[in-house]
Amino acid sequence: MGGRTEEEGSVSLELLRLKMAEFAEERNWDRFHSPRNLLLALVGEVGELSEIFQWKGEVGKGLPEWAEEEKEHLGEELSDVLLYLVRLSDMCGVDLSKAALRKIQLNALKYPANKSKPSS
Ligand SMILES: Nc1ccn([C@H]2C[C@H](O)[C@@H](COP(=O)(O)OP(=O)(O)OP(=O)(O)O)O2)c(=O)n1
Repeated sequence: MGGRTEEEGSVSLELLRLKMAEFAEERNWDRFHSPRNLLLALVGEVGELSEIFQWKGEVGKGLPEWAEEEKEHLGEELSDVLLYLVRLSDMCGVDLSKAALRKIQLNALKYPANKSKPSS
């Protein structure tokens, strides 16, 4: 009870990509999932995510003060953003896993670890 399924423990961007493709195909929504439409949907969901934090002031890491329902809502909006991002990447022909790993490498080159330590 309340345990994680295998799928939850091994979720990948590729799995999410496949599930979004299946979701769209089953509803004949491929025609709506153009890059521009998906980008606008993504931005809309980022707005909904921002609303959750709006006017609250700074919140502690882990959100210790938040009710379970608020955290559940947060999880839903974070997921909407992720799912539209995955679908947008797919519809643009971008391999997001590969692109993200490459970007992390580029970030490390741009910001070398020994030069980024806060000075005392
Ligand atoms: N044309 C669509 C519409 C929805 N979705 C999927 C992706 C998102 O995960 C979620 C978004 O659904 P809603 O537009 O209903 O947005 P919310 O779930 O945020 O509902 P609401 O805006 O009422 O809070 O559904 C999709 O793939 N393609």
